[in-house]
Amino acid sequence: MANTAETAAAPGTPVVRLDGVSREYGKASGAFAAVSDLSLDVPRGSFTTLLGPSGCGKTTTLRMIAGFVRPTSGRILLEGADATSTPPEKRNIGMVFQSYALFPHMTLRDNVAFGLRTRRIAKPEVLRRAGEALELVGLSHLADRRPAQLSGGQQQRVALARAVAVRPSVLLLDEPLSNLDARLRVQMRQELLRVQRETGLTAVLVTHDQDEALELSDHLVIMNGGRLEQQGAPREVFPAPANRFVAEFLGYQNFLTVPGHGPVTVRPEHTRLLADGEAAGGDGVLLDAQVRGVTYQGSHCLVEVAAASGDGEATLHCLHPGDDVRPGARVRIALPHRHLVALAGGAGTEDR
Ligand SMILES: Nc1ncnc2c1ncn2[C@@H]1O[C@H](COP(=O)(O)OP(=O)(O)OP(=O)(O)O)[C@@H](O)[C@H]1O
Repeated sequence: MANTAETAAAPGTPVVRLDGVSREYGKASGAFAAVSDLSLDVPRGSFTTLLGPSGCGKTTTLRMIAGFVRPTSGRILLEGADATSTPPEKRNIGMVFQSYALFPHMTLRDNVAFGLRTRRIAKPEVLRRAGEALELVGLSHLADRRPAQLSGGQQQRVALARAVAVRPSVLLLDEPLSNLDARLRVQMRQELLRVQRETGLTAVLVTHDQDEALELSDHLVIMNGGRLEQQGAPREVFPAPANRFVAEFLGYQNFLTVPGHGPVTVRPEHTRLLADGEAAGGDGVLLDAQVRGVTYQGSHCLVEVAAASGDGEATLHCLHPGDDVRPGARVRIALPHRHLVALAGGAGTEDR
């Protein structure tokens, strides 16, 4: 199935641009911002993910792109044109929701064809495109069934086929995998990625699952409290979280202050636990520590220590290749300079 969105926008124009977008709820005196001054570009052909904890404004952002929610301020550009006031049905957008939102009385074919019929496309073309979309998700053989006769994963594939069939400028995915059980969710990630790659569609996914976001996205947007915290390719963002909030959200656990570096984080695999008298070797920071706990994990142990850092005692988690340390032992922890990730602000969200 070839792409897709019939557009006249110049190459390089982001498919979606949010320009200082805010959405407030409530009366002026007690107004609350679900999204605050958010600016971002969704590159053409990208898989962009809005990642953040519950309530951070991801869904509100997606609904503003779709046109279901109007921004209180700022502009939304679609294909380079101001679409802030354009109604949803005029935006050429495909949506997949957490609840599959299929019509129970219609066959799969009719479900997929529905969006095409409302676009005044000729009947043979509607049937051709619906068939093509069902084939893309591997469900052609079930085209005459009704949604109740399908598993959750299959229903979500139909919802995906329906969204793709209209050849949208942008495919919006609102936690599409969160109703599926853990194993299926992981399988469906690859399915989603394959469909996006094969169609060449631009996709925007909302999720609170960092593994899903890292696996799927080529552009990651991390949000917190209605604001953008950091964005970039997963390979840029993961090794260099900008602040403590992003680091914690991506699973970093070691936070400490190191003289000369300020607030930093370091991954457990980048720490080295030195036995009494063992030379550190190489450059780095050395901290005195006491072992609190040891978790055996087969090829290595995860060792929790209380370390003396620049701002008092810090709890650090260290990956240790041996099984030769016990709780209570006095050790030293070596932290190579090149693996210390400097964090802006230090305290993350509490600073706001
Ligand atoms: N229609 C509304 N009226 C009032 N407050 C709202 C409305 N819609 C969203 N909010 C609030 O705005 C904030 C952001 O909500 P949003 O649904 O965008 O977050 P989210 O990151 O998608 O969270 P979740 O992952 O739980 O869906 C929340 O505090 C929510 O309660």
